[in-house]
Amino acid sequence: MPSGAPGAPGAPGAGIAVHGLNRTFGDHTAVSNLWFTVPPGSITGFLGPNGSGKTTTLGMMLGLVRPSAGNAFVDGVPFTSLQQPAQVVGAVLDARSAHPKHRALTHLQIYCAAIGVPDERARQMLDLVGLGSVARRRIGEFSLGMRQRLALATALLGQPRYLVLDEPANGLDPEGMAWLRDFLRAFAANGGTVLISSHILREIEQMADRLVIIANGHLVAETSMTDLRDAYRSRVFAAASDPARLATALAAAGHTDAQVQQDGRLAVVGVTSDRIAEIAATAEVTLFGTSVEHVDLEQVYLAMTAGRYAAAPVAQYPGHGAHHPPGGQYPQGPQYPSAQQHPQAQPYPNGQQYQQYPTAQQYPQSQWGQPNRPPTGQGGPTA
Ligand SMILES: Nc1ncnc2c1ncn2[C@@H]1O[C@H](COP(=O)(O)OP(=O)(O)OP(=O)(O)O)[C@@H](O)[C@H]1O
Repeated sequence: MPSGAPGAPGAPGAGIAVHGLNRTFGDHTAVSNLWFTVPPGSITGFLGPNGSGKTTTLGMMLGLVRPSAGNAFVDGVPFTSLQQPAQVVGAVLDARSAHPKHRALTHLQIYCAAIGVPDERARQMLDLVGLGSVARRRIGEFSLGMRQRLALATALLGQPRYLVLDEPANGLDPEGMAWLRDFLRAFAANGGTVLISSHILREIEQMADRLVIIANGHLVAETSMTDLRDAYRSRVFAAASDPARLATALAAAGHTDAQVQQDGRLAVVGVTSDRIAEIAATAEVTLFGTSVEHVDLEQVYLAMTAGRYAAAPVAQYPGHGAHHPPGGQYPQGPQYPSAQQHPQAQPYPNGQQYQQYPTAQQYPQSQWGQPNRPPTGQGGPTA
């Protein structure tokens, strides 16, 4: 039972904890029995396809959307119970919400007054996000990337310990992305806690330590980036004069995950081509060449969130719904379908199971490019 689940002992501690959140809109379930945590000091990526329920979840977390059931806690209490919420949580939910006629500095000064922090904080935060030189420009003239920076500056005014960011990478150019990554890393290194949503893994894989992945409002996976990368590591194929001898030499060097393929090449996991070349030279095995089969984590993520997975109950996957042990200990193993459980796992010629790395063509596109929001003017997230 997750800590804090009904009947479980103990209240949620530091960090963000989502306990069984549900939200329905009419007969549509946007978020269904969602449980996850954002440990203090972490950067947790909140991933899911368009319409999977990310914004609704963040809205419930921040007291902007009323849950149909369940709770969300920040530092052990509901957001709405925080005495000075802006000093605890900074949120960026819609970068386009700032008034286009306002100047950037004025916009921030209005927020300073609203949350009770000194006026000069506005200028400081503009400088911090790199908008100091356009402080007096009207927001309507800003690019989406500049608005994202402005929204972040707004979120930072209260010097919060938590940042909750909904798609902040949207509109950022590569330089802006690199800046955001460095900024969030420094924020987390100083003890801050970040929850950052995106529908594109590539956007956040370089900055997140952990991932919470949802689809159709259900939890699909909660995992560390390290576990995800370890489970889907690239393989190096080595063509050698004596593959068995090379495999023995690799094993002696601690690299035991090497298998001779039907075509005679050795498939090795967890070692670089250069290292294989070194070991081959020492073992006096001639290496004719190597090639690397890269695993695209974005494709793995797409496979996880494609329709057939989205409909599956969370309990089908090991650890889901039972992955919040008390005392802040997080499980080490991957919590998404493992090689054996992955529905696409195929036997390799040597009889062993290995992930069949997904290709773009294999994924149903049903959740992509088909907006399932209500038509414009008929509602949408209340956040
Ligand atoms: N106020 C609302 N009224 C009716 N349906 C809503 C409302 N808000 C959200 N929904 C629906 O709930 C589902 C989840 O929407 P949500 O905006 O939370 O998803 P999302 O993962 O943030 O999507 P995106 O990446 O496109 O922002 C969608 O099907 C959406 O149409």
